Amino acid sequence: MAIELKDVSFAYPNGYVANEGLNLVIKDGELLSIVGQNGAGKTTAVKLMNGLNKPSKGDVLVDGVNTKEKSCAWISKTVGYVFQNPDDQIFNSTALAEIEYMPRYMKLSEEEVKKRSSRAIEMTGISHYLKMNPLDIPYAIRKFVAIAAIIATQPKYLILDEPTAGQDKRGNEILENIIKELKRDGTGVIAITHDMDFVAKNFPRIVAMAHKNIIADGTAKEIFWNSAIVEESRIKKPQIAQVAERLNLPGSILFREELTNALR
Ligand SMILES: Nc1ncnc2c1ncn2[C@@H]1O[C@H](COP(=O)(O)OP(=O)(O)OP(=O)(O)O)[C@@H](O)[C@H]1O
Repeated sequence: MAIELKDVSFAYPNGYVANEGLNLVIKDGELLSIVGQNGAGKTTAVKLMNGLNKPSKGDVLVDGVNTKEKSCAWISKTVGYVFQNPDDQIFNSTALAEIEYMPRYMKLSEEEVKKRSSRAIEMTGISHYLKMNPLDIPYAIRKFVAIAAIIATQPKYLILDEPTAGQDKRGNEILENIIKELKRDGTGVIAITHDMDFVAKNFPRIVAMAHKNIIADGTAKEIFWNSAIVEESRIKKPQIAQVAERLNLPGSILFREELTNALR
């Protein structure tokens, strides 16, 4: 089972073409990160995966079902999308109501609603904020409310659009644990992020985008140690890789232990 993009192009209503001829297969249970400069078309591409955007050309298949034939609400049960800006997503008056909303909308039993919500709350570490109006919750934590609301729907694939934006070290640690736990459950995670250290550490597969298209698809070492890809997609190498490059060390180093070993 997989999300498949087959020669997909997308134009916004004003005619602007944001994706051109995308081809990509994401198998279930995969951890994949999408990187690339602002405006490369990353958000447009992930919105094609859950039916928020429908292709202008080509087809998107979710576990074999063409997204053109289904509503976004239907596809979202399989492919959950967490908005880049939580304020585009959150609409309930308390964090708890926001998290319980979708499981209830899915007509799950009250016991199941509570079970799923509790787990999502625990994973995202937001138990102290449940009674608050989301608008009064600090932005970084509000992003976790938005993530919890989608985790509670237990999608097979979860898309996180810039989850690291606005997060500190602690926030990133929580995100890493969420990704690990979802991986254990067999949930696929697709994340757009500009934090390349986070990408190298957490995602075995990276897709680099530039000028509306996918320009590379590979492991962290393959992407970050290929200067042509780094330049074209205008990404920064992870910090350790930058140090290794300055020191002219061999071995496509990305992590601290690799750097320490090489220096020894
Ligand atoms: N609703 C819209 N109407 C017209 N053009 C749009 C619309 N939304 C986005 N675009 C344009 O499409 C292009 C791709 O946008 P997209 O948000 O997919 O890029 P991105 O790679 O996710 O960038 P970022 O990292 O800044 O989020 C941009 O040039 C953007 O201005």
